[in-house]
Amino acid sequence: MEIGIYVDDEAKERGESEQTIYREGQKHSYIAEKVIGHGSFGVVYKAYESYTREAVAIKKVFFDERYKNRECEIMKELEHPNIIEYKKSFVIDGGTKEDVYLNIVMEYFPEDLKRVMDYYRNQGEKVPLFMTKVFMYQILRALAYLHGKGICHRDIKPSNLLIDPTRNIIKLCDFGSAKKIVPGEENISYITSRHYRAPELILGARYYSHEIDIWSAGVLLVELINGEAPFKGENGVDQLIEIIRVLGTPNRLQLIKMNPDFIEFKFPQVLPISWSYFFEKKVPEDALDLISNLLMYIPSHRMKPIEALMHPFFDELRASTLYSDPLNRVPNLFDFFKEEIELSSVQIIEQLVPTWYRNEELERMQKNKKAICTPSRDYEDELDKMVRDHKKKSKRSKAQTTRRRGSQYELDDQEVYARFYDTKT
Ligand SMILES: Nc1ncnc2c1ncn2[C@@H]1O[C@H](COP(=O)(O)OP(=O)(O)OP(=O)(O)O)[C@@H](O)[C@H]1O
Repeated sequence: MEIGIYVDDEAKERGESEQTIYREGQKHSYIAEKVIGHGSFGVVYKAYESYTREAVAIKKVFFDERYKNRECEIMKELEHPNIIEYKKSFVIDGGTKEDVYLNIVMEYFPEDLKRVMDYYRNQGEKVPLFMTKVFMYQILRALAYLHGKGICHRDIKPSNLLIDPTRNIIKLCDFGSAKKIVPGEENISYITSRHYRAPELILGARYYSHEIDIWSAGVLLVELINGEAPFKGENGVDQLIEIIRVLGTPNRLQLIKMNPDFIEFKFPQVLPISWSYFFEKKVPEDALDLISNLLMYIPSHRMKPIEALMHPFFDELRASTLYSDPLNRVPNLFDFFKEEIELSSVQIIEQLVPTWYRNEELERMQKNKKAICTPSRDYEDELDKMVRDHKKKSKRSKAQTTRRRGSQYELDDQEVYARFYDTKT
């Protein structure tokens, strides 16, 4: 089934219309292979581009021309190894007001965390602790980046975390609930899937912030370790009761911090239980510590994503030996963008990016520099490619690449420092 024909920028420049492209053999259309998701807002297809044969995912949602589609606008802004890549979008107008759809084209990822957890559950097993670390680390990285941009995802849950199992890469998708949070501006509180919903949302808070995503991440961590979400209420109030069963009854201060407008309500008086009693099996101390720092009633007390990344729970992922064996299938966890670490001190960055990785990066940069010191025609193309790649990277790090007269390029010696240290202390 053909989903739609789009006119790409080059075709537009050539003055081609959708019709001419269509007549030219549907060069630029997307062919749907199957439906891969039925969400509350639309349908998601696995499709491929008829010309390049590239596999993509296309999310089709109703479109109202009077408004910008927030999901699409947010996705356009994002570029991160742990966030699904936006490719383009196009509108298909069926002729009537009710028949106008926006198609958001994204990179396709074959698995999601829900299916991975179901797989282990069906085998009567839990996701291995090492994999839990690899996944959680990347989820927290995505959150650090998003929150650094002021964006709150508001629907963190296993089915919105897509996985490439060949490299254990995890990417956040579904920005249909995401929003730029502006302090002092109201937000709706009926948001986030129930089992992952932060207590302040259940209490009806409207001036919440990014910490609601941290709560969901904490729930995910428990679910990965235990095989089941920790709080599984059957409705909003029941959800809060489930939380209270573990964290105890919130005191007055905690209630005010979650929602200052909260109207008095009688809660059952329950004492908190320690997370170590919550799990059936013995769980490492560092995991318990991280969980209790993420799942806190007072939103501002929850660990920030960047702090969570530094937690000893993830120390194992910083060992160089892990990366020398490809069978470990660990993706690069240290290629931080400026937005992720902008507000972090040098000490934090030094802890997040291990010395061995920094040294390797330095070495690599030095090698590149040496290679381009004596330019010859032979590797002109190579140089161009290198500079193009480098520019792409520095678009993220905003480090400087200088082009000299002739064919000589010089990479700024300080680039690697700029990438890691050009931050506020
Ligand atoms: N880029 C993608 N690659 C592969 N699968 C995807 C992709 N994007 C979405 N999906 C699948 O489609 C499902 C629904 O997508 P999405 O969550 O964006 O839609 P939704 O309408 O907001 O759904 P929901 O109401 O469940 O939140 C996802 O859970 C995922 O399984």
